[in-house]
Amino acid sequence: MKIFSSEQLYEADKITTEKQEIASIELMERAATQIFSWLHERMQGAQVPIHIFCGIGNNGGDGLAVGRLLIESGYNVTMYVVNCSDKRSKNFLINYDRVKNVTKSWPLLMTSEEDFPDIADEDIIIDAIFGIGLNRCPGGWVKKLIQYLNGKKAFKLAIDIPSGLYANEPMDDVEAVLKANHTLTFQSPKMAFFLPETGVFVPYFEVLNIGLDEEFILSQEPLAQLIEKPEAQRFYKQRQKYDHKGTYGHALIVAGSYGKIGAAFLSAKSVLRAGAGLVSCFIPECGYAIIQSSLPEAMVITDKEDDLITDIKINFTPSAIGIGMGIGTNKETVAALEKLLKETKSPLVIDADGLNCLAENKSLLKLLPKNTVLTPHLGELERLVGKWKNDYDRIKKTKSFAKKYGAVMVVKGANTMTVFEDKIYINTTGNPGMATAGSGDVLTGLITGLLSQGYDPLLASVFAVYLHGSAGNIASQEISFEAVMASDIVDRIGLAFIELFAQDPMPLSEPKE
Ligand SMILES: NC(=O)C1=CN([C@@H]2O[C@H](COP(=O)(O)OP(=O)(O)OC[C@H]3O[C@@H](n4cnc5c(N)ncnc54)[C@H](OP(=O)(O)O)[C@@H]3O)[C@@H](O)[C@H]2O)[C@@H](O)CC1
Ligand SMILES: [K+]
Repeated sequence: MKIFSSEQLYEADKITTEKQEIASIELMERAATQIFSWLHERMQGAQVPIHIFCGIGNNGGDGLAVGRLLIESGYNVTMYVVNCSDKRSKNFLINYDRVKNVTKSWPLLMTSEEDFPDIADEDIIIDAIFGIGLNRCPGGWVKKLIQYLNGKKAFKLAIDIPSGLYANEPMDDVEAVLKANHTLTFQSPKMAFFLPETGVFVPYFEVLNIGLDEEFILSQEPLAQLIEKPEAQRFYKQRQKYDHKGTYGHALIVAGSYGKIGAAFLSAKSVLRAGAGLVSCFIPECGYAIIQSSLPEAMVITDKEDDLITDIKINFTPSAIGIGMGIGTNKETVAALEKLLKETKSPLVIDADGLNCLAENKSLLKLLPKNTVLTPHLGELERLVGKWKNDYDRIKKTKSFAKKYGAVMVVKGANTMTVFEDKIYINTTGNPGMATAGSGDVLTGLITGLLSQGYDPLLASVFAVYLHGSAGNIASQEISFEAVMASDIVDRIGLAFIELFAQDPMPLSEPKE
């Protein structure tokens, strides 16, 4: 699914009305009907009081239209006009007028704090104050209204976007955003839904298709591409009958130091679970017996030093290399990394301490072979690209870093984001249970394992992130978020491949569209 900017959505809106020869009020009716159906399906006529707060733009127009449709079906609705300006939009006015066809109770006009209504915990609040047309920070009594609603336990449903958030810009004031329990958004999810600073206001959302012009939508370069199951399915490369283990490559994992040999174990196991033909681990001498006994499928080559990596000597050309997990940032290890960067022709993934070595020795960055995959978490990213002002600034800095060094940047987090050139891919699998020691080592192994099988670096990264999250989801469903360990994720990579093409007999959650 594609993520569009608010500007693109306004354009799509305009083109749709022209091409389908409909008035924009009809598009609003489509949108409102979808919201109504969503509610009706769940409420089945229940007389729970529904409070709809409508701004004076088209988001407010949506709110009024939803209110009218609910009243027509006998629901217990009170509508409020949040009268923050007298410049009401045309479609707001049309829908305001239509309300009188279904009820004698006119929407209540709110102009100050004195108009705030009582709302019980069991009630429902619908937020139609501001949509993607927010153009400044909500202030005065409107901000107080948002805070007042946030203080209520009633279920809050936001139309299109929680009021106070911009679709694709940083928010102004964290105190002036509606904390929606659920958001029903039109046509395309908004960028703000996926970034940590603003995404906290959108814990759950669904996309409602309102039939915007397909041709226009397809022609647009999105702000970002969401990676869900259909996209991930297309990445998968089918194996052929006469393939042999050489077909899937001989990958190398360079990892570990004294006390951190587990990092090598986890990533090497993940390489094999991802489907590589062979894996060799290059580790300090102290890890030899550990890896040989814990992962007999792996081959082991050791450094001359007992407790750290100082010189990576191998006698084969790896099909892919994953380096950095638990290696530390010792001077000799940095020198070993530098030599590898200068000499290798293999596709490369750099993680963890490997990234810290780069951050502490920025001159190494220019040695990065083109299309090297870097997998920083936010702390490592900051050491590489510098401090950022907000999530959008972080994306900008990550993009320019990726471009400057020709790197694929896999920025790990709740919605892991892969950045390459001007493109952004946002992952949708994964859960908080995966915030656990070694989870990143598993991801690096997965990317290395896919690279080893000939997936190109961008595809290997985006696909591995999806599978990693999916394996984490399977693990947490079985044993809880809390109990998930990195080994549980590795051991479910196989199930993640199977899940990719499994037909869900019963969807676990409601479909997004
Ligand atoms: N595009 C589509 O595909 C479709 C879009 N649809 C719907 O339209 C929504 C967008 O509607 P929109 O453009 O009318 O903007 P909206 O969010 O209602 O707000 C603008 C109003 O708020 C005001 N205002 C802004 N900031 C303010 C502030 N801080 N404090 C106070 N006032 C402030 C601003 O006032 P002004 O700047 O003029 O003073 C203006 O009056 C979209 O989210 C979706 O719900 C659907 O119907 C179907 C198809
Ligand atoms: K809203």
